[in-house]
Amino acid sequence: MAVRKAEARAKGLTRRRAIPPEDARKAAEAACAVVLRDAPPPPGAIVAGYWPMRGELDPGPLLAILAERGHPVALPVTPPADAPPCLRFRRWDGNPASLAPGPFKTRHPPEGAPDVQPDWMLVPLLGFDRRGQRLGYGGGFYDRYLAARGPALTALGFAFAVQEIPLADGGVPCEPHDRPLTALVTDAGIIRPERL
Ligand SMILES: Nc1nc2c(c(=O)[nH]1)N(C=O)[C@@H](CNc1ccc(C(=O)N[C@@H](CCC(=O)O)C(=O)O)cc1)CN2
Ligand SMILES: Nc1ncnc2c1ncn2[C@@H]1O[C@H](COP(=O)(O)OP(=O)(O)OP(=O)(O)O)[C@@H](O)[C@H]1O
Repeated sequence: MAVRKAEARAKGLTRRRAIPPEDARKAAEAACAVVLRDAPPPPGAIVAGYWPMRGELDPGPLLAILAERGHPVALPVTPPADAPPCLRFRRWDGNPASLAPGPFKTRHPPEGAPDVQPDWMLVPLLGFDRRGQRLGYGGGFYDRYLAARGPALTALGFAFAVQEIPLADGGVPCEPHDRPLTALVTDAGIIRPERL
């Protein structure tokens, strides 16, 4: 299983890195439009995104629009290696310059920004399938967070369409702790999981 996951991660990363910057920018705009049309957060919901790294689909344009609509916006705070592996979320003012460096080259809102519990979030990933399963970098941070919050949290995978792992190829290699996402949004549209 560890080998299958590592192979699928490497493939996801390679595919993502092959996307030219201009195409990546267009994909982010397309995915943003899909969310606003097909799966916008309910009015007033606290929304969370992520600060993109390693070629991830950029949720920035979407977060800016949601902030304009009055949604409080949050970003994840990755725990240091010597702390429990629990992801937390802090309110973000939308200013990239306000972010502080975190573990694994992440960036997060600074200490002192309020801790919030998002109702709705965009989840980064390396690979996904039509069952709503996702593959992350292997920290298990989102798995734990989604398990702790249960179905009250709307968790939308946010990724390039080329990151899909077809079910015909076996889909995402998954284990009992992997939690399916509510839905997946890509530059090609929304995918509502088929529960197989
Ligand atoms: N943009 C973004 N923010 C995020 C996540 C994410 O996937 N994307 N996370 C999602 O959980 C959390 C951070 N978790 C991460 C875990 C590992 C690596 C990473 O780059 N790992 C390297 C190994 C680094 C090492 O061992 O020193 C790797 O995969 O090669 C990055 C983020 C919270 N913030
Ligand atoms: N709910 C959970 N409770 C305890 N441990 C968990 C839970 N979910 C995942 N883990 C542990 O986290 C580790 C990484 O899991 P996995 O390979 O599925 O990560 P991932 O989904 O790729 O990463 P991430 O969620 O950070 O993006 C595994 O060792 C797994 O046992």
